[in-house]
Amino acid sequence: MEPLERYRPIIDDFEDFLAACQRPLGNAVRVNTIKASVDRALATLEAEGLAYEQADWNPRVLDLETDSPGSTWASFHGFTHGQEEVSAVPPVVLDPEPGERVWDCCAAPGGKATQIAALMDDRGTVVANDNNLGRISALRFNAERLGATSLAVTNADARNYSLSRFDFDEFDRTLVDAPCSCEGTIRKNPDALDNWSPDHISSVAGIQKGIIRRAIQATREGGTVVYSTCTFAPEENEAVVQHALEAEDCRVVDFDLGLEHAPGLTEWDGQSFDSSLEKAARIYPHHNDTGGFFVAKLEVTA
Ligand SMILES: C[S@@+](CC[C@H](N)C(=O)[O-])C[C@H]1O[C@@H](n2cnc3c(N)ncnc32)[C@H](O)[C@@H]1O
Repeated sequence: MEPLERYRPIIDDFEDFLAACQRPLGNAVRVNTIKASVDRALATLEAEGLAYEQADWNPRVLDLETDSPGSTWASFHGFTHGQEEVSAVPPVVLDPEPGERVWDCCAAPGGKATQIAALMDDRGTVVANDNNLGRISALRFNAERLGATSLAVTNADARNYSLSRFDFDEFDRTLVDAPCSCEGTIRKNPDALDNWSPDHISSVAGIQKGIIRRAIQATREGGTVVYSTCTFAPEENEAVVQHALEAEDCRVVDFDLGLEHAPGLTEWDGQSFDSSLEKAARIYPHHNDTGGFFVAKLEVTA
């Protein structure tokens, strides 16, 4: 927990935050509405005698009372997919519509890409990209299991992603669920902080800046880019969005989350950020008994 001490000045109820970080996380699943309505998925779980609780902010997200959410009949049928509650937030903020072209530029193993396809009623195009070939097989497997036929998989570095392979030259919406230092996954993975170092944070922040810039360039004017990480580090969150504001044509916009959260920061370690960063959301484990996440929504401007 030592690395998290650096956040004491910016997190209210810091002792509650630390205590929450040490509690193991329950098992959450998302109802895959490509294959089943919420009612049908719930009925299948009930028939198996499994207790669940629907998230207040999203009835498709369930806290499931089982140690093996991937071994239920509902999962076997593709009606549910194991996905942390807070991990279901970015696609909801992205708010894709059926028929659109959406790029999930860091997509493996596909929890959010398949959620995006479901939010679009599996109509349109979801380009799910990842630079890690090993993780691509899990992405393909999940897309097939969940019946996401609108999803195309590519394997490339998002920082210099070429659209020449497509018959269109920009996306309507893009999700950057960036590689990060994963501090916010500590409840699921108690070893998450073992390799923590300032050098790692600054190296991954460099990658994040390259990815968010390409995401904005590849999205049409008036389109949406959502930037998310599962870390608390401002260097990987507000500082990355600040870099995008300075380097590309975009602005930070509001969104209604329905989940308790803190606003994004306007300063950290001597660096000031644009006041619009307050529209971003910092979701801490003690807020809603979830993992930690950062989400910012950008509109691409002229
Ligand atoms: C947080 S994970 C994505 C999780 C995924 N969005 C989901 O919901 O299942 C970040 C991903 O970014 C990928 N990645 C790292 N660097 C990348 C790059 N330069 N271009 C594309 N993908 C990258 C990693 O392989 C990893 O799968």
